[in-house]
Amino acid sequence: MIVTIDGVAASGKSSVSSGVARALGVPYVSSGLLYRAATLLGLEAGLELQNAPGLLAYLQIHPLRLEPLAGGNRIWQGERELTGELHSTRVDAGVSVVAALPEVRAWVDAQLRALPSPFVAEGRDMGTNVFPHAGAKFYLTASPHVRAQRRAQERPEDVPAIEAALIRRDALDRVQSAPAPDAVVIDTGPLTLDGVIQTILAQLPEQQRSRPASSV
Ligand SMILES: Nc1ncnc2c1ncn2[C@@H]1O[C@H](COP(=O)(O)OP(=O)(O)OP(=O)(O)O)[C@@H](O)[C@H]1O
Ligand SMILES: Nc1ccn([C@@H]2O[C@H](COP(=O)(O)O)[C@@H](O)[C@H]2O)c(=O)n1
Repeated sequence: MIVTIDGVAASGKSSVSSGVARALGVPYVSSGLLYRAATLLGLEAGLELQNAPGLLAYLQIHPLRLEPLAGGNRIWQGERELTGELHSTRVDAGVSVVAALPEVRAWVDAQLRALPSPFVAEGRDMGTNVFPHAGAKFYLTASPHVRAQRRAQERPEDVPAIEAALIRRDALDRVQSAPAPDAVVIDTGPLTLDGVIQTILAQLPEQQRSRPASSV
């Protein structure tokens, strides 16, 4: 079974997906990491981020490998691990431009659809576009201020600067970020991280919840 967890920026998608995946004993798949890695490589190669043919040609010569685990996803270009470089302010600022390119979206979607299930998939369009037949779909929200306060624990910028950047990214991502009609929408604002994870687990079909946890 595939479980999709979509939502706005910094709504808790990866933390929640990791917790749900651990409880189910399956990996989770971070689609955003592929967009982030394409952005980082485009910036490093000095490419215009709107240059889809240039970016795709570069990615074909230097392919990326996503390693989906329950505890956290890792992404590699050959022997080089990119994971730790993907959550910078520079990548945050450019990634929505890259993610708006239909050719890049098709490249990401093909990689995701090639992965063996079961898994938890998180992103923006997992439930609407990439895995429309997923067995359970969730969509996380929270106010920009709450999200900025949480993110400020992880970044050097202050809350107003983070909040402004989140609002900008939400606006740029709006097209691909609508919840699926059959998704359960969860406002994570009043909930703890574990509260969100338990809310999702409680809504999964019984046979899915009782899977034994493995070492993924
Ligand atoms: N319900 C919650 N209560 C408190 N903190 C939370 C909650 N959910 C997530 N967080 C914290 O908020 C921060 C952002 O969460 P996370 O990185 O999982 O979001 P995301 O949606 O994957 O972000 P992005 O869209 O930028 O990749 C993390 O520090 C995480 O621990
Ligand atoms: N399914 C997705 C996932 C991500 N994006 C774009 O990537 C950016 C980074 O994603 P995070 O999940 O790490 O925030 C995001 O801002 C989108 O531009 C996407 O379009 N579709």
